Amino acid sequence: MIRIENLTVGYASGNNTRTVAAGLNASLHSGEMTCLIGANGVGKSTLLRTLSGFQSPLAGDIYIDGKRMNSHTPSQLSRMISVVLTDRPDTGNLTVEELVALGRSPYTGFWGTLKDTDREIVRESLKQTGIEHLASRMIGSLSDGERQKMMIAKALAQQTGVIYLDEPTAFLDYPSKVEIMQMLRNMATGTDRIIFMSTHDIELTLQIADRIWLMTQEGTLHVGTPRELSDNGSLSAFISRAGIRFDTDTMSIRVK
Ligand SMILES: Nc1ncnc2c1ncn2[C@@H]1O[C@H](COP(=O)(O)OP(=O)(O)OP(=O)(O)O)[C@@H](O)[C@H]1O
Repeated sequence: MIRIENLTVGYASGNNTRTVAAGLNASLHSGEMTCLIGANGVGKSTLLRTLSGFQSPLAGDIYIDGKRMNSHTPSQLSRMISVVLTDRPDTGNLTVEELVALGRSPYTGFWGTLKDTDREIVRESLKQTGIEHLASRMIGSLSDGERQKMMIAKALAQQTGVIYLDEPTAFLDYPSKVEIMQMLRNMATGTDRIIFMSTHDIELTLQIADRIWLMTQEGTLHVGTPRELSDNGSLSAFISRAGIRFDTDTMSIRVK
C-alpha cells in the first residue's frame, strides 16, 4: 500500500517556493486502479512526479508498505515503482523489444546483460500488452497507441508492484483509450498491483476506475469510488458549469 500524509507538493528554487497542493492525505491499494483527475494545472503531474521520486515533497510524507519512501535507496525503489510518462522516448534507434528490455535494467547490472529469464519476462510483457507482433519494429515507427502499449510493456518488464502513469490515454482514439484503461484495470486486479494514472478521460474513469483521486483548484483532494464521489457532490462540483451538467444517477456528463 502507498500512503501520503500531509503531503505538500510544488516547486522550490532558491528563495522561491511555489506550493501547488498542500496537506494531501490518501492511500493507494494493491489490486486497484486509481485514477487521478482534475482540471488543467491543478497539479496532477506535480503529484505524480513527487510520488515517483522525481521531485521532493515540500512537506509531509510518502509511505510504501509502511516505510517512508526516502528510507529506500533509488535502486530499491526501481524494483518497487515503475513510471510511464507520455513523452516520446528520445532513444529512437531501438526496436520495441530492446526498449521493453530496458525495463529489466534494475535487475541486469551495469552492462544490462539479459539472462534467459529476463528475455522470457520481456516476451511475456509484450504478450500481456498484445504487441508481440511489434517486437522487431523500430520504436520511431509506432503509432501513439502502439507506443503507449510499449511503454506499459516496459513497466511490466520492470516487475514492480506499483505502476504510475501520466496521462497514458492522451492522444489515443476512443477504442484505444478503452483498451488501454481496461488493460491497466485487469493488470491491477489480475496481478494485485497498484496502478495509479492521471487522466482527463472522466467518463471512462467513472466506468473503469476502482477509486478516484480528484484534485481541486483549491489544492484539495477528494478520494473515493466513482459512486462515492458522485453521491457526495464532488464530481458535480468539478464538472458542472454553464451548459454542462453531471447526472449523478447515471454518472454521466450531459451537455445542454
Ligand atoms: N517546473 C515548474 N516550476 C514551477 N511551477 C511549475 C513547474 N512545472 C509546473 N508548474 C506549475 O505547477 C502547476 C501544476 O502543474 P501540473 O503540470 O502538475 O498540472 P496538471 O494538473 O498535471 O495539468 P495538466 O492537466 O494541464 O497536465 C501549474 O500551475 C504549473 O504551471
